[in-house]
Amino acid sequence: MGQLQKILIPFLGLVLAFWFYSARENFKPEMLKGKRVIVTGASTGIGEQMAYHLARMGSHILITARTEAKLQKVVERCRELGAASARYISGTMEDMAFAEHVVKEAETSLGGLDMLILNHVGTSYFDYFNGDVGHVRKLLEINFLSYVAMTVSALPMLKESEGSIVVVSSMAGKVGFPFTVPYSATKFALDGFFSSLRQEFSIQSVNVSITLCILGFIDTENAVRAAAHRLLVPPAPREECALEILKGGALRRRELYYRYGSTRLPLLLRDWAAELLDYLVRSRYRLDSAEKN
Ligand SMILES: NC(=O)C1=CN([C@@H]2O[C@H](COP(=O)(O)OP(=O)(O)OC[C@H]3O[C@@H](n4cnc5c(N)ncnc54)[C@H](OP(=O)(O)O)[C@@H]3O)[C@@H](O)[C@H]2O)C=CC1
Ligand SMILES: CC(C)CCC[C@@H](C)[C@H]1CC[C@H]2[C@@H]3C(=O)C=C4C[C@@H](O)CC[C@]4(C)[C@H]3CC[C@]12C
Repeated sequence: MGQLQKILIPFLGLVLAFWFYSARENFKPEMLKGKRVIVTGASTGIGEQMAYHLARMGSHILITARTEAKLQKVVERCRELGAASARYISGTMEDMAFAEHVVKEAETSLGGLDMLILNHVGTSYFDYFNGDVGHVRKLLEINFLSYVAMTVSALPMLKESEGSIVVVSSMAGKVGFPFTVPYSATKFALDGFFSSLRQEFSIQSVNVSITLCILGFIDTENAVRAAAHRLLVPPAPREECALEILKGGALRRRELYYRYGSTRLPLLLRDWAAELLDYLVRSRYRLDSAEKN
């Protein structure tokens, strides 16, 4: 019996490991070659890096943000890097008609859409909640409602292509962090909307994947400027983050965690030891310097 167990248990382990890994498809850059992709908020930061990765993979890219001069430069670089095509539209996501217009542009200029990457965020502050209700409303429009509007307009094309929606969210959309009150509200809203919609797609056999991306602190210029001096957490590289988001979308994952150690692992505490997680989060903040401001 002892001998049998010595052989059987490792054997079962091997079978399970093989089954688990073989069931998970690996990412290949060819998966995104020739695909028609919209990336919002692509004039800087993670969105800009996603555009460059997509260009190297040979996708058709449509990018958007407000600042035309920056978008022009990103599009030029995408062409140099090998994009199948690259174009931009500038405008603000405060305006739902503009959000819908971007999707229409994909229809007229690309003839359809394979991936909608919702990544833009409006400017907020990294500080104690100041009670400005108007700001919360505006941020909800930019960070949440425009995502809904674009999804609704893009759905017919995405159903046709059996495509993907990639929603860039944050640890602040899963856990309460200090200094991100309005922002966090918009990111929690995304989880509610898109997780619920995913369930309906499953019931209705709509073959459009929804990937919710849960990111920790990333080294984009805006984030570092706003928050680095108040955090004891080092930011992760935006290039790698951008690639992981694209991999998650291409593989039609339900959620993506980047980086794993600072997102997935702390979240394991959330349901069982919420007070402990809250305490650990606060311990990663430089609260004295925050209070001096
Ligand atoms: N960096 C981080 O630490 C983290 C980031 N994330 C998420 O990653 C995503 C990207 O973040 P990051 O790269 O840091 O952001 P950036 O601040 O670098 O980029 C934001 C983008 O959104 C655009 N944008 C801002 N306001 C508007 C508007 N009103 N209408 C249309 N576009 C607008 C900006 O361009 P322009 O100003 O030209 O309009 C820019 O292209 C966001 O969803 C963010 O929540 C999540 C966790 C951590
Ligand atoms: C202690 C841990 C379990 C992990 C800590 C991770 C913390 C520090 C991470 C998780 C989510 C991050 C915020 C974010 O999502 C987006 C932005 C917008 C940007 O313009 C300004 C910075 C800001 C507020 C990030 C600040 C750092 C946060 C709170």
